[in-house]
Amino acid sequence: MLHATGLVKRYGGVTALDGADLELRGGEIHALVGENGAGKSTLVKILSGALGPDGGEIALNGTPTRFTGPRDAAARGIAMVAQELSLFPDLSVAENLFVTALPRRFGLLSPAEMERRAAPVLAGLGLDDVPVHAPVAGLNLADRQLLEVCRALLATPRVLMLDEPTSALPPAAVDRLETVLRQVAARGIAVLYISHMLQEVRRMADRVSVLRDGRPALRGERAGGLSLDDLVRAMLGDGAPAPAPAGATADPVAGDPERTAHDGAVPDAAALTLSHVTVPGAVTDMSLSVAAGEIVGVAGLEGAGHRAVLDVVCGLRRPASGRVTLPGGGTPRSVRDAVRQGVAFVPGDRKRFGLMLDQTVWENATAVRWLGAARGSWWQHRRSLRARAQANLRRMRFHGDIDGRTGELSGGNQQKVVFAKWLDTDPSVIVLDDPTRGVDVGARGEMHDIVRDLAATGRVVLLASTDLAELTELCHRVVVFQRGEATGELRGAELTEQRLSTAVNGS
Ligand SMILES: Nc1ncnc2c1ncn2[C@@H]1O[C@H](COP(=O)(O)OP(=O)(O)OP(=O)(O)O)[C@@H](O)[C@H]1O
Repeated sequence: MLHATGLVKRYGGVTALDGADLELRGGEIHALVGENGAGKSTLVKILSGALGPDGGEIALNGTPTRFTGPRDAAARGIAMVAQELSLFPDLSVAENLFVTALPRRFGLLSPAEMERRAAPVLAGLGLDDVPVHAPVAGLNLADRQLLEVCRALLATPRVLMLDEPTSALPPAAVDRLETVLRQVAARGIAVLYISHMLQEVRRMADRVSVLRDGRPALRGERAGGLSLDDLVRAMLGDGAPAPAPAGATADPVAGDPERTAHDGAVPDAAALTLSHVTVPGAVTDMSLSVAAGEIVGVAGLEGAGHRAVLDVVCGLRRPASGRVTLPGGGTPRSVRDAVRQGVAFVPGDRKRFGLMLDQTVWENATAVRWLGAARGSWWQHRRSLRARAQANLRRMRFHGDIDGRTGELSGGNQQKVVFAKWLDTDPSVIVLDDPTRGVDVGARGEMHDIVRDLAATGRVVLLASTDLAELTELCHRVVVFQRGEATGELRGAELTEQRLSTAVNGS
């Protein structure tokens, strides 16, 4: 249906695509994978008319084609769900869904018509509870992501492309999306989606293509015939170490009850305590003690209260009652105050907790430390900061230019910068919220090693993740939340993805 051959794209001196091929067929789900910066987003941006190629051919149903822009591609049946969400926060859910084709009756908007058309698609994605006339700004990241998919589906496309649609989704929403994509493909539509979740790719996709450094490393292979190892090797190249991929249980800590149960924690050395903490509407009478050296996970469905634990430790929210005590004995009174007391916060939602996209990579990677820069030795300070940023980023397999603009990085590479920025603060408490969202399998393994090292040197680590595999791989124990209360804890041999999923879903 849509066939690209030999695509070339350069951004100034950077060659993002260097002869990329892709063939999408109606009725199939095709996954596109590759390391951060391999050129995946660039390829789908070209196929959806958002970027013009510097070379190569695109054919739509056998006819050579050149899209003049996204509207042209959309008019010819290409729908795209981009990595960076494009919803208008102040418009309502319904208005966002029809923003390019608002249904009108006698020249007026017809909210009833919008609602009638959107309802079945919203229901299919499990969004039936979302208030359609409320502004999108109030929705969580997962719902916003699904809303983008809903909008694309309402355009009744022939080709549907999604750039990392599952990276912010909890498992239940991934399942719903999978069902919807299967139905879409069954109608003869060609589906392409980009993901770093290799287990999910093998489960969901009919075919897989791999890009490496802008070139094809696998071209539309049948997913059923590929092992995880095959995929990792294709992504990273021969001879590359094969780190534990997302969703795999190859991690040495996972499945080793001895190590999981006893590693890290120094008995009786509670470094972080929450004592009878209540945040109205989020969490009630919550007590938790985390020892120096422990990696403790918090898990739950959206709104279960686990994220409020992160918020009070980072100073994003103040408890109405109860007390949070940091390793130094203080209480976080604001974000700035928490940072000053050694709390680092790595969010997965990099758009909200932003990077300075116009600044260089190394400036972002040292942004927190900059705040404390000594004025006298400015140049020397600058040189040493740049060197630190380089070392931290190299460890995460960052291959880009640290003097380049951060806004020009691929999404996953931006996430590495967020991680490096907080690493650089030499924190005593590290709060991670979906820290490897959008990060490739190689860098994900490195980031996990860094987190383990931080714990092994006496830091306290608190982790929330929509990726249950990440929680089971990294944590010594995971506290499960339901309706604002801690309802259980899994550790050691009990800490498996299956049990966690059961506990989180409340059965
Ligand atoms: N606007 C831009 N200006 C300059 N370079 C860019 C721009 N957009 C992307 N690049 C570069 O092109 C290369 C490919 O980026 P792209 O976003 O396509 O990667 P990706 O495979 O989608 O990565 P990720 O998995 O992190 O999303 C990277 O080296 C990136 O830094």
